[in-house]
Amino acid sequence: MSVRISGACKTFGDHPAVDGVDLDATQGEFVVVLGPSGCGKSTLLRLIAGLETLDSGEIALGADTVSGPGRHVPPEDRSVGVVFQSYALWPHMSVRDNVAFPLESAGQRRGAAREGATAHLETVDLSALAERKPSELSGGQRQRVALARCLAGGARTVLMDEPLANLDPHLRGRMEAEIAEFHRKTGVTSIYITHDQREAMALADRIAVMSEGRFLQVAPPQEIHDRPATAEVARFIGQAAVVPATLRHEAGWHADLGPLRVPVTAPEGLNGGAGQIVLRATDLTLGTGPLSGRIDAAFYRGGGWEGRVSVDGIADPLPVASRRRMTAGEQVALSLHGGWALP
Ligand SMILES: Nc1ncnc2c1ncn2[C@@H]1O[C@H](COP(=O)(O)OP(=O)(O)OP(=O)(O)O)[C@@H](O)[C@H]1O
Repeated sequence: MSVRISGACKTFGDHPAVDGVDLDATQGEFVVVLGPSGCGKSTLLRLIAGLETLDSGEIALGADTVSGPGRHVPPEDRSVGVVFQSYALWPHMSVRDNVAFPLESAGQRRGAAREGATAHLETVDLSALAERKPSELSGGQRQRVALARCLAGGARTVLMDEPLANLDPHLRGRMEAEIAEFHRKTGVTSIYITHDQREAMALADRIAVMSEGRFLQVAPPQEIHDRPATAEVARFIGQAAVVPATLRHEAGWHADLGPLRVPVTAPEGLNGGAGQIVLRATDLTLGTGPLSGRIDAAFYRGGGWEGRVSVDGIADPLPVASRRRMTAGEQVALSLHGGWALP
């Protein structure tokens, strides 16, 4: 089911937790809402689920307006499944009965509900563990039970609130693949919340970058990374320096950076003149070039080194990556061969 949000606002006391959010998620789309702690992600999800009421704006699921002026469809009538960090499974019931529960609640006979549950457990590849209790499962397996229960509840939209936050990094990677597979198999529209940009990049059709109750940019992962709409988005995604520059168009866009001139990509309709450019490690080559800098900090990241280098005349330290060892304090030569001019 499509999810359409227009002008959604929710204030607690005098604090606007969600402050004018618009989103159009199409049927079957996977949208990740990415933002720092406290930016309003969970509140937005609770508004979609119907667990909070809107102050103003509108939310429609498919053709139905479920929240809006004078209208609030209760959560149980929204065909929305919610998966939280804690999976909220019934501890005394078997895995199969946990999944059968929403079917029985909807009036199915026990036998039919258990059959339905078996089919949904197959979808999440848990048939073999159907008779276990939730306490006998790993975090990732419990996660899958929660997803199967969403399907059993007839969810056509699945909302996930940091579902992988409690898992160790290794399991998290595997669960990402499983969630992607679940999404592909079921075709449900998914709205997924996280503060982990790597997770967002891996899963999303589109990422909505959220800050202080607002969406800063809604776009596919690569566009968010390569063509950030604001300095805040650029700094939030990956390692980036945002530096002032004078932008000129002479057979393509260039940025004058004081010590040098760099060809950059730019958004449609850029005016030129004083502006800002975003530089990432992929825009720099270390070891050769006209610039000289000093490595401020360097870390081994498995397979290579990442660090930051200060260059005279450039305000922000620049992110660098190299397969060779980098050491803090080291003097290095470098060249800049690209960048992104902020709109
Ligand atoms: N029921 C409530 N009463 C008062 N303030 C609330 C309530 N729920 C959330 N808030 C406030 O609204 C803001 C947004 O909270 P929300 O839980 O939506 O953020 P979040 O982005 O999901 O954060 P996190 O990633 O830490 O879970 C926070 O400042 C929070 O303190």
